[in-house]
Amino acid sequence: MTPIPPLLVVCAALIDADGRVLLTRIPDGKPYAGAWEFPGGKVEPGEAPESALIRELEEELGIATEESCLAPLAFGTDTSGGRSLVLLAYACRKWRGFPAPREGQTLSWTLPGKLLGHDTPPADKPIAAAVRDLLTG
Ligand SMILES: Nc1nc2c([nH]c(=O)n2[C@H]2C[C@H](O)[C@@H](COP(=O)(O)OP(=O)(O)OP(=O)(O)O)O2)c(=O)[nH]1
Repeated sequence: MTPIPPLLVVCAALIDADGRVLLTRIPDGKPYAGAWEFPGGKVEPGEAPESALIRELEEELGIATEESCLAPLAFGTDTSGGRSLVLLAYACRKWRGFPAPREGQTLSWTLPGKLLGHDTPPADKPIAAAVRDLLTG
């Protein structure tokens, strides 16, 4: 049997001028519905992680950023489902445009001290802790 590689997903901690971080609510019908996640999505075959994240931010939020504005920050894993998942997180402080929910998502600009109080998927927990430490440490 051919082993299935983990699903590779990228996300961004978008940090605004007030030091708040953008979370989006996972819609009904998706795994972990109602929990909060960082904007991002799956890396397509042959796609670089940073390119995938730039594409997802444009698709989901209508903002434009570039590779030099994406700082690798942390990663998380989720082995609870059928296929394991690796989530790579980048910190991003510079983008063009105003993040708006292009796909009907609910957005929440969250203070770093409140990040760990949000219900998040398992892969997001070490990332939320790293973002909090980055902004409050
Ligand atoms: N975007 C995002 N996905 C996350 C996070 N944490 C986490 O476990 N995931 C999981 C949920 C999904 O199983 C997977 C990403 O799926 P997705 O539906 O957001 O990806 P996508 O935009 O490429 O989806 P699609 O075009 O196939 O609908 O990663 C997170 O913080 N952000």
